[in-house]
Amino acid sequence: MAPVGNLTATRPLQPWTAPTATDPVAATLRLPGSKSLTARALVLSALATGPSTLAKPLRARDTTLMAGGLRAMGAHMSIADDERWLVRPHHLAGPAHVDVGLAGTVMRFLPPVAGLAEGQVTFDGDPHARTRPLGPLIGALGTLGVRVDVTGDGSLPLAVVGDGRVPGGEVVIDASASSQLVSGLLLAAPRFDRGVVVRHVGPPVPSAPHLRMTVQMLRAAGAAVDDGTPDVWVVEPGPLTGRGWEIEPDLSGAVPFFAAALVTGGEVTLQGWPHSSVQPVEQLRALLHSMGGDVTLTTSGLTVRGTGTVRGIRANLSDVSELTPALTALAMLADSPSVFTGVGHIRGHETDRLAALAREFAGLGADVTESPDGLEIRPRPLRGGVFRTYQDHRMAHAAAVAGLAVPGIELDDVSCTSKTMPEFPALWSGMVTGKN
Ligand SMILES: O=C(O)C1=C[C@@H](OP(=O)(O)O)[C@@H](O)[C@H](O)C1
Ligand SMILES: C=C(OP(=O)(O)O)C(=O)O
Repeated sequence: MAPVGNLTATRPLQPWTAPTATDPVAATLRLPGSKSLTARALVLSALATGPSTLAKPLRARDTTLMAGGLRAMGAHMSIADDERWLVRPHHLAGPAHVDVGLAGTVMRFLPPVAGLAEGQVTFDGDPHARTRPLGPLIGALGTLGVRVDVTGDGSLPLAVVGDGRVPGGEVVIDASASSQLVSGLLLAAPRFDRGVVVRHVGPPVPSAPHLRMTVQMLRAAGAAVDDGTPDVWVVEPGPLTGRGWEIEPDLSGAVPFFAAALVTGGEVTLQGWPHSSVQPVEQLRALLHSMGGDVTLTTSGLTVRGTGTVRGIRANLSDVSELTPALTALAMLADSPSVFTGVGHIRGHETDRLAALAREFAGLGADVTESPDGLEIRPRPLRGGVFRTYQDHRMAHAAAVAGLAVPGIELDDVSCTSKTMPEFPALWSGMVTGKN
């Protein structure tokens, strides 16, 4: 595996003072590829009948762990070139070990793949990964004919003991804790003997756009998928074809930069944005618009302009739950209160994000309350101070956004941004100082 900088769980803490903006930002950025697109493209490529390429993939901790996990099971991965990764499918077999790090994608997408391998594949990750929801996937795999040995309490560590084939069939799952529990089953399902029928029963599945992305990418790889009935997904058995995947820039990673345009009354353009995207750009456009920004797609890219006044909003963030930290920081700097709902499940993300956001912003003087499924924010002046990131890249994004307007916000550790964007601190400082 090509070195990717300091991406291990044992990386030393890297304190960082969030830079304050003295002028409106004016930046044109080329940001790394989407984590979610890269993860899916890697899995589908490893399960295909022929080779695939990924153009402009994301090189970050989560995606190198995904490539490493697939490689451990036998797939051939050439990922030294930043612009183009090559995946050659190969017979999948254990014994193998998959380090999931803290990546939800790796811990939910690869156990179903391991069911297709011959032999034992063990899974474990960072200490906090052991607390992230996995039980419904383990149960579903059992129903579909995959042996999963679990030593913990419905979570990591676990071992999948495969015999090279998965019977598949119908399964009922409560995926309210994470859309990834469904995506993981669907991505491997074309290779199951009978495909899969996944039926969700329970509170709403969050992050619906990520499920649409899974379905679109499966279809692009040649799978027959029916998602016409709400909460039911049918994947027919059949071959997946190798292909060239064009990875779009990461929209979620771009959001803190866009937020900077709103906070400072500046303008940020994300270069290389496609005319048609599988990421939830319309939902983001509506949210940023209601918070006082203007989002346009031009020949130079996706541009966000701000006025310097941020408006508070009331919004259900279920579709874009991973944006909650950056939007919370924006809401802290708004001219009126905000109420965010629909994101109870982010208590099971890299950290309990609702608790962590409430605690850390309260430490800077904020008036914020947690609800079971969201946050209520009543803006008032913040002060500098220590902001703990809990190994969560998006906590670092939130602190960076607030730091634009509040001098002296000291992150205990910014190295957590290596999960999805190792270059975040440099890109961010470059944007604020105008050196991008
Ligand atoms: O499938 C994916 O690529 C993702 C799905 C979402 O997970 P949840 O449904 O757990 O929110 C999202 O938050 C995560 O960052 C990426
Ligand atoms: C929730 C996130 O990641 P994961 O894929 O690890 O769930 C995220 O990136 O915000």
